[in-house]
Amino acid sequence: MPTELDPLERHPKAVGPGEQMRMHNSTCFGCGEQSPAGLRLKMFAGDDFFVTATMEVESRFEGGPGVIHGGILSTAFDDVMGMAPLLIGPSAVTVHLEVDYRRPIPIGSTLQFRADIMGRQRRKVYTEAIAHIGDPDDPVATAHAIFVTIRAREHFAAHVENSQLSDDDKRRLRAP
Ligand SMILES: CCCCCCCCCCCC(=O)SCCNC(=O)CCNC(=O)[C@H](O)C(C)(C)COP(=O)(O)OP(=O)(O)OC[C@H]1O[C@@H](n2cnc3c(N)ncnc32)[C@H](O)[C@@H]1OP(=O)(O)O
Repeated sequence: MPTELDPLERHPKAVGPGEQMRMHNSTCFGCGEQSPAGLRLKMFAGDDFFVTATMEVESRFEGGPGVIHGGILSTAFDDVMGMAPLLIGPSAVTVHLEVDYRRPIPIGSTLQFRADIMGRQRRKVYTEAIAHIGDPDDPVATAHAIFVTIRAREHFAAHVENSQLSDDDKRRLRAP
C-alpha cells in the first residue's frame, strides 16, 4: 500500500452503522437475492470504514471432502471487500485480490467476515479482510484487495444486455 494516502470520509449517503448494506446488484453471485445459485451474503455496515457479513457453508460449496472450495471463499472475500468502498464513495471493481488460507473450513460452519478499508489513493481503495468461525483473533483465512472506483453506468453499459436482471432493471441502469 502506498504511504501517501487521501483522507477517508464516510459518504453522506452510505448506510448507517449496524444497517444492512444495499445489494450493489440483485443478481450478483455474491450478495444478490435473485442469483439462483449465489452465496446470498448478507452484509452490514460497521462503524467508520468496515463491513461485516455471514455465510452458511452449505454442502454445495464443497471443494475437498467436507470442506469449503477455495474459489468459493475467495469469491466471498471479493464481494465482502467490494462492498466496503461504498462506505466512502462510488462503486468500485476489483483489480487485485489475494487470499491466505489458514485452516480447513468445514461444511456446515457459519463463516463470519470483516472487511476494512485500509486507505485510498485517488481511485484506488485498499482493503483487508478476515474470515473466522467464532473467534476473530483466530481467523481461518485472511485477504487483501485493491478496488478501483468506476462510473457504474458507463463501466457496465456494454454488458448490461447479458445480465440476468429484468428488462425493467436493465432499462433503469441504462437511463441517463
Ligand atoms: C450497478 C453497480 C455495480 C457496482 C459493482 C460493485 C461490485 C463489487 C463486488 C464485486 C467485485 C468484483 O468482482 S468486480 C469484477 C472483477 N473486476 C473487473 O472486472 C475489473 C476489470 N478491470 C477494469 O475494468 C479496469 O482495469 C478498471 C476500470 C478497473 C481500471 O481501468 P481504468 O479506468 O483505465 O484505470 P487505470 O488508469 O488502469 O487504473 C486506475 C488506477 O488503478 C491502478 N491499477 C489498475 N490495475 C491495478 C492492479 N491490478 N493492481 C494495482 N493497481 C492497479 C492504476 O495503476 C491506477 O492507479 P494511479 O494511476 O491512480 O496510481
